Amino acid sequence: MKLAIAADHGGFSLKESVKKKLDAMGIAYHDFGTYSEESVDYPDYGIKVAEAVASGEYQRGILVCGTGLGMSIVANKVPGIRCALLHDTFSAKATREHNDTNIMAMGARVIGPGLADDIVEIWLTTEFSGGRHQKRLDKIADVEKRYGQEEGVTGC
Ligand SMILES: O=C(CO)[C@H](O)[C@H](O)[C@H](O)COP(=O)(O)O
Repeated sequence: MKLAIAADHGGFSLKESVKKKLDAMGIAYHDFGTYSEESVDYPDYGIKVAEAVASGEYQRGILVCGTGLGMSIVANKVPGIRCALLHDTFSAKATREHNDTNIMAMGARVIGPGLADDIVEIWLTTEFSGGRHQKRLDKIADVEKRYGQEEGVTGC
């Protein structure tokens, strides 16, 4: 699995901690930044990971900001991305089984590194259940198509 990871300044320290967890799990990743605690804008980093995953070059993505909210909002704007904001292990398992999420977001101002490591491990090792859930993902894809460029919706 190739994994893309990014954070803004608020998520920088937790991103560095998550990278150690990925190293321990033997998971290869590319760090799209940011690389310090200097203030940046989370959309600039969320879009890098979302586009890397949507293109198929990377299979999964992890995004971290202060709350995870901004990153998850940005990522979910990109067609083909299903991003879950995760701060508990139950949801980490459920969103893989039910939603087949390809990006997860966390807030470094919400949870600590220990819980973040547990969430990352569960999210990366839980398989999609398929079955009735696939039909629901197909309906999400239909919504994307309804509002996408293909349907002539320009948004301006
Ligand atoms: O996008 C966010 C909230 O939705 C993130 O938490 C950001 O990290 C946060 O907005 C950054 O805030 P700051 O006051 O500029 O550090």
